[in-house]
Amino acid sequence: MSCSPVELAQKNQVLILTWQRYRKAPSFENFVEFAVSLNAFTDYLIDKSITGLLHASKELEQIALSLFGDDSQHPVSDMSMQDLHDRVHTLSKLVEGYVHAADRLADRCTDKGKVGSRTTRIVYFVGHSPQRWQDLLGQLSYFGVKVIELGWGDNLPLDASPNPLIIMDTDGVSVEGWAARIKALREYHKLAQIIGLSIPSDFRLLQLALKSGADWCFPLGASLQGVVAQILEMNDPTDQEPFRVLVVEDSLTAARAIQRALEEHQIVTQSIQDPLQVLNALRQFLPDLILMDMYMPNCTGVEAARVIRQHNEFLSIPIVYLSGETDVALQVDALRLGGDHFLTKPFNQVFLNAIVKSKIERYRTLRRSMFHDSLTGLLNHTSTKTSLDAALNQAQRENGRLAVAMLDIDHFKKVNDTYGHPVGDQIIRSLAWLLKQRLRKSDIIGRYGGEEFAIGLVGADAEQARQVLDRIRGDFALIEHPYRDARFNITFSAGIAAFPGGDTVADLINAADEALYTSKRAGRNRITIAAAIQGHA
Ligand SMILES: Nc1nc2c(ncn2[C@@H]2O[C@H](COP(=O)(O)OP(=O)(O)OP(=O)(O)O)[C@@H](O)[C@H]2O)c(=O)[nH]1
Repeated sequence: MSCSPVELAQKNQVLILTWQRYRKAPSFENFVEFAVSLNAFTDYLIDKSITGLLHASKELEQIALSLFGDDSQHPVSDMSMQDLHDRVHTLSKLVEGYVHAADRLADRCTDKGKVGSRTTRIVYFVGHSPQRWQDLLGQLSYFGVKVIELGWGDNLPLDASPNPLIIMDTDGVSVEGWAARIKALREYHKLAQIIGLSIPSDFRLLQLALKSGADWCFPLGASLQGVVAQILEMNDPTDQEPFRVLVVEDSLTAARAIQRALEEHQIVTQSIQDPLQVLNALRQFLPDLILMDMYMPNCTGVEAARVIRQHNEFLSIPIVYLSGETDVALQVDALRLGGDHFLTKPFNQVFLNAIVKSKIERYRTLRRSMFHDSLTGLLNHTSTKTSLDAALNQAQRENGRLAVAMLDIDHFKKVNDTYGHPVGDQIIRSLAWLLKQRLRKSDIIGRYGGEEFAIGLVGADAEQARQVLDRIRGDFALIEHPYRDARFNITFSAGIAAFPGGDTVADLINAADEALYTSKRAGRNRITIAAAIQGHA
């Protein structure tokens, strides 16, 4: 999460201003402006995973959208006006609370910038029997999460973070009891993230838990690792690159209006008037989606879409047509010929944004699955190599440094043979989490093969990399992996090579691999710097 309280406050200010404008002059146009800024604000909270604020913002958004209507429905009734006003006020108070926590949040963020730095997050556990969850609490501690146990009715300490993560075990409590407790926690800690444990897997009860204010629920008997994964994910939402949209539209005025609408939602745009330029623009701008006018002088939108789909690299990029056309048969035809959606002009800005974002999210998920490993979410073999190539090129251009490490879990065959493949998979995931938690965002972490990982530490020399990885090695060896009633420990070995020293990624990987095998031969659970690199240094 890139924490920017200043940015959050600015966005909230825009929302308040558009609301005040509507209150002064309650026209339909001013309501559209307010709804658009509210929608942009909600999207921002989703992007940054600011769950607590999101509840209030989404609720307000739902009410505003239900009052959208048209010219004839504005101004809204006095009662709706007052309700909206109160909600905008409540939301801005919550944002203030969040912004006041700026220092603590900023500390968390800057920490990530240091080589091998770690973050610590406090989690509150509310429940009758924390001893039942000792494995969960123990596992979390290995990943930089400190757990504070509270009794069922206890309040959070006064110095608790304004956006605490609360895990609540509902086992042994009546439905009314846990629903009321979730409600009370949500009421007092509007910015909290709340996870409910032992919630029966029943539609009505899940609905009740979510409605009462839980963000996530796990049923009785949920796998420990699933819960750990969810908590770690809520702790570290990944930063997203801004969405990019190419607008193909012959009318400059129409293109500008679309670009303005999208840019309000932090979407980066570029427009071209001539569809014959579309292939060049796709290669240079690398958009996530194309908004295509249906009727242009030299070529129709459908013809342009067909040309685009002739190219393998653009086969899956979403294309959304924009047109005044209301002929359903023609729209169906256009979609069949390579489009993903059809928006008719004049379009509702909130709807345009929602369509564009949902299409891009699906497209990005698809691309992520092409470049990432499904077990760990880390880069896969091919994209690890591509990323290392790019990092090495940059280090060579800028006289920088790059350390490459190969890691391999020790005696992994024995783990599989003794505890079974699923437990083996879980060990691979644990190491992936630990690496993600300890290394910087700019570092490259890939699953190179079965139980082998390749890492690129950008800006680090071999010795710095050794120190960082040695701390991770020591901590990984301490993790107690639960198996039935017992626990066991696992280690890994690593080898490191660095630039300057090796001049191609293949050289660096080979040298790091040789050093890894030196570690293995020397008894495992250790890290070796490649001899050639030592010589070079
Ligand atoms: N559970 C699980 N096992 C895997 C996966 N990929 C590879 N393996 C197993 O990892 C084991 C690797 O074993 P080896 O290469 O012989 O080495 P090792 O037992 O780790 O011993 P050393 O590396 O010498 O310490 C094999 O049994 C593979 O089947 C995976 O995705 N999940």
